[in-house]
Amino acid sequence: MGHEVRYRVRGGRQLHGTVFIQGAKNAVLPMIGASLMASTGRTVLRNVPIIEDVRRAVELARAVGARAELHETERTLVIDASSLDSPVLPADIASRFRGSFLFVPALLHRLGEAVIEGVGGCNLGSRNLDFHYNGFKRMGATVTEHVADNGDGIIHIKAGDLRGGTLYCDTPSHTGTENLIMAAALAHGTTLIKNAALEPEVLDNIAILQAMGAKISGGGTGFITVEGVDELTAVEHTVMPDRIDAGVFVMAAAITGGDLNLVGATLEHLGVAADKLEQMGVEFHQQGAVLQVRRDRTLRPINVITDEYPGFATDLQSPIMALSCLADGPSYIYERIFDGRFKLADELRKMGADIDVDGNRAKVNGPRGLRGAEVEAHDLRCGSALVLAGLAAEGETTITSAYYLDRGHAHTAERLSQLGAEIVREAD
Ligand SMILES: CC(=O)N[C@H]1[C@@H](OP(=O)(O)OP(=O)(O)OC[C@H]2O[C@@H](n3ccc(=O)[nH]c3=O)[C@H](O)[C@@H]2O)O[C@H](CO)[C@@H](O)[C@@H]1O
Ligand SMILES: C=C(OP(=O)(O)O)C(=O)O
Repeated sequence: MGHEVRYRVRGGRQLHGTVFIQGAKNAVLPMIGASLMASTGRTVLRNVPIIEDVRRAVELARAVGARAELHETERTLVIDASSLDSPVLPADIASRFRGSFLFVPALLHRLGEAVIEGVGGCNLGSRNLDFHYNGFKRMGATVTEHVADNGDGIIHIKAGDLRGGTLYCDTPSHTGTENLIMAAALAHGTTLIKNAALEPEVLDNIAILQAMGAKISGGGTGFITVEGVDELTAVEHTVMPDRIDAGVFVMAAAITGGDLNLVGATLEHLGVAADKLEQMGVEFHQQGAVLQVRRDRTLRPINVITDEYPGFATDLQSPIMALSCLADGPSYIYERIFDGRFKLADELRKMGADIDVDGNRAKVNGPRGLRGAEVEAHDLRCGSALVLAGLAAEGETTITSAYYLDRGHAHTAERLSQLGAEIVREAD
């Protein structure tokens, strides 16, 4: 990682103004994987979020032989994958972000194999990949694991000729659906994927693949059909806005009692989270591509159950835990997707929160005034929740291990400062 990143936040400022919502992390990463499937031409991705996961994805694309240029000021990524020549996803890059596994279908199709030295992403408890492996196997691939000299497990997937079949996800896995669609796009014959994920980012990834020439139908229904084609061509595509980034800024307005214009945010993309925030006292007004949001009444407590889209997104669960610390009564949170998200409760307690945790259920006993403390971002959403808590706390909050926050949110300090927050990013 190289350096320690910290954010220092001094709380107590209401936020007002206009903020630009970044392009979606969870849409751009599969798109970078998709762009590697085009054997000629240059893919141009616009509205790319300038986050650490994208920087790692660019490094990984180069490691497998692609030419990738990230134009940060223009938020544009140009990828020429004609020179793809290495099937190895090296541990030092691949183990730093989850999206690395989205490179596998391109490597299988273009090079006949993928060697996975590591898969990263937030450490949220058990994060299995069996739906991906089982799907690849049903299409004719072989998956083997061996142990390297240093003790690390290395996965080797050999494609042979991938052929269509009937595939499924036991639960609608986000990246699992994307990987199976990409594997099916260039396979021989027709593939049916049952219990496919419905997330907007999955649909955006289907849109770019269709523009590239893939034949995909049923996106958003849970049953996706893919008719394999012989090749995909490079295209230009604008990445959809990041609904989790939008949700965090909604909660920044809510936790400070402010009002914000979120440029690029779509209320519908928040799914049930929008309804829960309304119940807490947040007012929304969608005006074209701008979402106006404000909170000027007492925050009410809430019940949250995380679920796949359009249910309450697990990535917004940590932020709403921070917000519910200030609510006028007890809030109940049931985390159904990941079993390791509640380390946040320990950090919020350091700031004065009163939270009872029992397995994957939490009771947040509000209202509690928060005070600044030194806290640790254990994962990306833990980081964004602690920034929110810091905005509302009395005194200074220092958030350490904040590389995690930078994995998924672009220019956090700059964007919040422009809205009136006192926040700085430090790296050494
Ligand atoms: C890069 C990316 O898009 N990351 C998102 C993606 O992660 P990711 O795609 O890894 O999340 P999944 O939807 O696959 O995982 C959901 C649940 O299914 C389980 N599972 C998943 C696959 C599998 O093969 N076997 C299995 O058991 C996981 O352990 C987890 O409990 O969706 C998550 C859930 O919305 C988000 O929090 C992440 O931000
Ligand atoms: C879990 C997350 O991301 P990833 O899947 O990339 O680790 C997240 O965005 O909160």
